[in-house]
Amino acid sequence: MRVLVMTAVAPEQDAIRRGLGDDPRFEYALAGVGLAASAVNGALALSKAPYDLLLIAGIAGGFEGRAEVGSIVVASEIVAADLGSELLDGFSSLEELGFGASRVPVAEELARRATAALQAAGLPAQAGPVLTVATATGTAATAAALAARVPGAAAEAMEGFGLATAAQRLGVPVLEVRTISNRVGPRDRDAWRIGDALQALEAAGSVLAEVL
Ligand SMILES: O=C(O)c1cccc(C(=O)CC[C@H]2O[C@@H](n3cnc4c(=O)[nH]cnc43)[C@H](O)[C@@H]2O)c1
Repeated sequence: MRVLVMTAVAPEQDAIRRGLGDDPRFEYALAGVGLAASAVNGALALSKAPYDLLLIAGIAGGFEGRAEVGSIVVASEIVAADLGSELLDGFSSLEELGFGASRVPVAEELARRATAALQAAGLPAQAGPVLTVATATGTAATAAALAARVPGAAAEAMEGFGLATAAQRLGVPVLEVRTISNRVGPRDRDAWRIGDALQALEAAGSVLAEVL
């Protein structure tokens, strides 16, 4: 299986690469931060070779009660959670507005096997929707609104939907694996445990190398 591994930034790439090991099946590219950069860079990178899988990896915020700091989330679906229109009393998604899709499916069976293998290895892993947002959540009110909008929301990050949209357009299956550096909610950058999340990403990579 020829796998393109994309992360937003280089420290995430270094971590997942350490885990996946020196294996020619895995190739790497940077997405940049956010939807626009990741969609463009994803399309460019995926166009260079016939890949069997796009593995989106990186750190993320975890929703309270769903994904604790240091744990691993395997996306069950990738949801552009703030793509739509704010209403006076809520939110309309792209689907509800009639403008297209705000969700990209993942390679379901592979996601199931990856979650099971991570758990079997004793790692704190769970499956759930991974949200893509344009603005990292910074208040309890936004965290609650997103959790209500996407039942079971496990994590939020900023690149999944852009990368997955490029992959879907090019017919490449997608897996998104995130490790949790911080809680989704009131912004407290000093509380982010980036080192722990990068270590978890490395550990996840060493298990994923056996699954992919
Ligand atoms: O400062 C560092 O050493 C460092 C190392 C690795 C990654 C970073 C980042 O800041 C990556 C930004 C990236 O992280 C995702 N992320 C993480 N937490 C959240 C969140 O609560 N809400 C949204 N996104 C989050 C996101 O995908 C960013 O691209 C720094």
